Amino acid sequence: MAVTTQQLIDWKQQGHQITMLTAYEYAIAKIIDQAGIDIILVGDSLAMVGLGYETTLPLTLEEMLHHAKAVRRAVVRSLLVVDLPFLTYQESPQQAIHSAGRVLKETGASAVKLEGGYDEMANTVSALVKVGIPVMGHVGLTPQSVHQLGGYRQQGKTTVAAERILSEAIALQQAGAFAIVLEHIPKDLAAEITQQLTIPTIGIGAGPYCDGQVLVTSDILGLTPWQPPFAKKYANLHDTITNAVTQFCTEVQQGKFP
Ligand SMILES: Nc1nc(=O)c2c([nH]1)NC[C@@H]1CN(c3ccc(C(=O)N[C@@H](CCC(=O)O)C(=O)O)cc3)CN21
Ligand SMILES: CC(C)C(=O)C(=O)O
Ligand SMILES: [Mg+2]
Repeated sequence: MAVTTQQLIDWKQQGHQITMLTAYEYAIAKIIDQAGIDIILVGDSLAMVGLGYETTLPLTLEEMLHHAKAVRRAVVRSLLVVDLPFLTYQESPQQAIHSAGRVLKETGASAVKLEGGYDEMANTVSALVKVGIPVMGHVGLTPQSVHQLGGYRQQGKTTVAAERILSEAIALQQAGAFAIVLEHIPKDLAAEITQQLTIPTIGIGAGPYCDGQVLVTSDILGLTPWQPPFAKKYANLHDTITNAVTQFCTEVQQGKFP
């Protein structure tokens, strides 16, 4: 049966851990969906991981729609969530409705994710929820603000910063978000937020006391030479692919294949 946003809230109450991974195209999305992951995120990390940009900022809505459509064709069971790219939702609630509406209409995804929980963003989330668009929040390290944050550093280290992240998470829940990603914050802060909220928290670099965990798929597969400090490598596709390609070259050059 397909995963729903209501199912996630039930799982939090039952203490059943939620799993989420990213996908940007058909083949990987098919494998992840069939392996039984609960949520597939077409993350704007696509910009860095799939398109070779330095940050997530250059990604356009058109590029995101193109990739999300490919992922949608693969997904049967997982809940499909799509990141709204930088500056496709921050201008106004109207801009957010227009962009998120296009995502749901044109890709068939079930929900969008956006970054930030300050007052204006909570207001935007509530505008989206009012028109029937499910929203996942994202607080802590918000990569679309990398230039303001001064790098991909852990957030919420001081009491003031921690209080602010907690209040953003509460504001997002009150605005009607169905779940919240907590990125790169201390584990005790993530535990506190998880305990205070009735909606599920999904952590990335936020310790074990969340209602679920998310990582970037190419990081767990070891596809890229670099991973963030909190990622875990469950495979080494970089070496697997290098070996396969090298063998192919050698066999062709030596007349052994075909
Ligand atoms: N492949 C990939 N995986 C990710 O998890 C990911 C992306 N890309 N791109 C978008 C953001 C960026 N993320 C990152 C990137 C780097 C660090 C990192 O290296 N942090 C170090 C150094 C921070 C610094 O001082 O600049 C740390 O110790 O916190 C953390 C999260 C997480 N997201
Ligand atoms: C890492 C997750 C949470 C994300 O936002 C992304 O992949 O863009
Ligand atoms: Mg993202």
